[in-house]
Amino acid sequence: MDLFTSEIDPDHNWLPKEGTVNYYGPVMARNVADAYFQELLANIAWTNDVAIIYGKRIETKRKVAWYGDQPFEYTYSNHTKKALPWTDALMELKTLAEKRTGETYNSCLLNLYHSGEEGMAWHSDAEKDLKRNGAIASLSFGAERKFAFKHKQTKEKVELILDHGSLLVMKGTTQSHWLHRLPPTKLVRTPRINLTFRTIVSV
Ligand SMILES: O=C(O)CCC(=O)C(=O)O
Ligand SMILES: [Fe+2]
Repeated sequence: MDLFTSEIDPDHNWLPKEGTVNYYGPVMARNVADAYFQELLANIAWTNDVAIIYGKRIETKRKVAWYGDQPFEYTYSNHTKKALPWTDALMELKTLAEKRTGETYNSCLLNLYHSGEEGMAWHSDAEKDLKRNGAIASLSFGAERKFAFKHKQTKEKVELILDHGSLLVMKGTTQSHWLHRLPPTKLVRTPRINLTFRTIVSV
């Protein structure tokens, strides 16, 4: 085994059918990823997300932020958020994601998980304002976390670990046929920041 070449194949499709997920592994040096983590932690306009669970408005512990090319509106749980203008760091990361995935994006949803006890439940990213079958690029910083896919009909599962400074792309019919989640875990005690670059279609 050659220890000096990465065994990660970015052309490998992690899904067995009906969608495409490519994992590039770390796409920047570790010290560069460390610097982005600190920059995003300090300079993103983090706010608590809200969810309506059994009719009750709950503030999630996880923090979120929403940025874009234009003040796109993003609606969830009867709550509308307007996209903020890109910061320099976000613009650099958007360009990196676009170059590596060969796609373009016009907005970014950011999530800050303070520890492994915070995660994200099964869902697909198929809001009506998102481009249908548009690629979604996911950059991760900080704690390594497991990421899982589950087929909507067959319940087949696929799991992978998202590393510090890594890039993943979900494209094609992935959101129509697969759910994904970030499982909570007691094994992780440090924070993680995730950025998902998306394409909003203005109506
Ligand atoms: O934190 C992650 O890796 C996934 C986030 C996610 O699925 C989302 O923001 O829609
Ligand atoms: Fe998602």
